[in-house]
Amino acid sequence: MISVAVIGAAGRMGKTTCDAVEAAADLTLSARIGSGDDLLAGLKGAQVAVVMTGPEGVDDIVATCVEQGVHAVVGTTGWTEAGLAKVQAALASKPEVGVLLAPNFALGAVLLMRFAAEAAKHFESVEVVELHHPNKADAPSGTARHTAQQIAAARREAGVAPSPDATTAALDGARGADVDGVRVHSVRLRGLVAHEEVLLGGPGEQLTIRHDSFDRISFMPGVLLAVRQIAGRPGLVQGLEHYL
Ligand SMILES: NC(=O)C1=CN([C@@H]2O[C@H](COP(=O)(O)OP(=O)(O)OC[C@H]3O[C@@H](n4cnc5c(N)ncnc54)[C@H](OP(=O)(O)O)[C@@H]3O)[C@@H](O)[C@H]2O)C=CC1
Ligand SMILES: O=C(O)C1=N[C@H](C(=O)O)C[C@H](O)C1
Repeated sequence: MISVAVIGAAGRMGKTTCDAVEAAADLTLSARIGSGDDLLAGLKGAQVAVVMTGPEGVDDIVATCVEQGVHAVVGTTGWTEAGLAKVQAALASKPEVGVLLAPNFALGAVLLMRFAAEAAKHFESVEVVELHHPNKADAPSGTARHTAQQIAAARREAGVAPSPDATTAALDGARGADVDGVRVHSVRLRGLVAHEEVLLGGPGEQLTIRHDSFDRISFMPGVLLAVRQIAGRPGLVQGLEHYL
């Protein structure tokens, strides 16, 4: 039995995670931790924490998990370099603890990133569009940043030139954000959950790779897989693809 504390338990992802943990025969939900709760008390007895808070203060939460010897499976996006450094510093004193920062736990999204990185080596142009519900805190999405970074790395390694672009934007933001040289566009629309398209263009053709999460249950197989594996994967890992 693995005992699991969920941090951000009252949120959209937190609630779905608590349900998934409670439904799993090999896991036990040791604590539901919300924003007003005592984190140290909530972590007592937990082997793994699943962190599904917003971006504000998430670095301190994960560093506290590490200091307490609790492995952290983290879905929260919107990480800064300073936040990552704080977690790395905590891990330096507890190298046996595992931290997984996974911008997307849906298997289809992980595969989209892999396929997009492969395809981007063969097309002149590539841009990323992410589409989410309007309550999302951060932009671009963690998934889109991770996708763009993987695309950029694959194109660099293959010696592909930057996507051609002769446009001068008349308004700030008209061409989206620049993530490692890849344009990323963020749509926020009532009715959506989490969606992403990678558009790839070559002379006379286009390839579109799209993933849709219609329900937050799509993230749960990845969350549970990570909870089951993390004790055997010490240190900081970024991306669920490293667990598959
Ligand atoms: N990796 C993945 O596959 C996925 C990641 N996400 C990411 O997960 C995160 C959460 O998303 P979502 O569930 O939609 O957001 P919500 O706003 O619905 O939930 C966040 C929850 O965290 C709580 N919270 C905030 N600060 C703390 C704290 N210090 N301690 C404990 N709880 C806290 C909030 O409580 P309060 O309201 O009281 O502040 C709220 O209940 C986002 O960063 C999102 O991008 C989302 C979907 C999939
Ligand atoms: O906030 C969300 O909803 C989501 N956040 C993650 C992200 O930023 O990529 C994962 C998924 O897209 C849903």
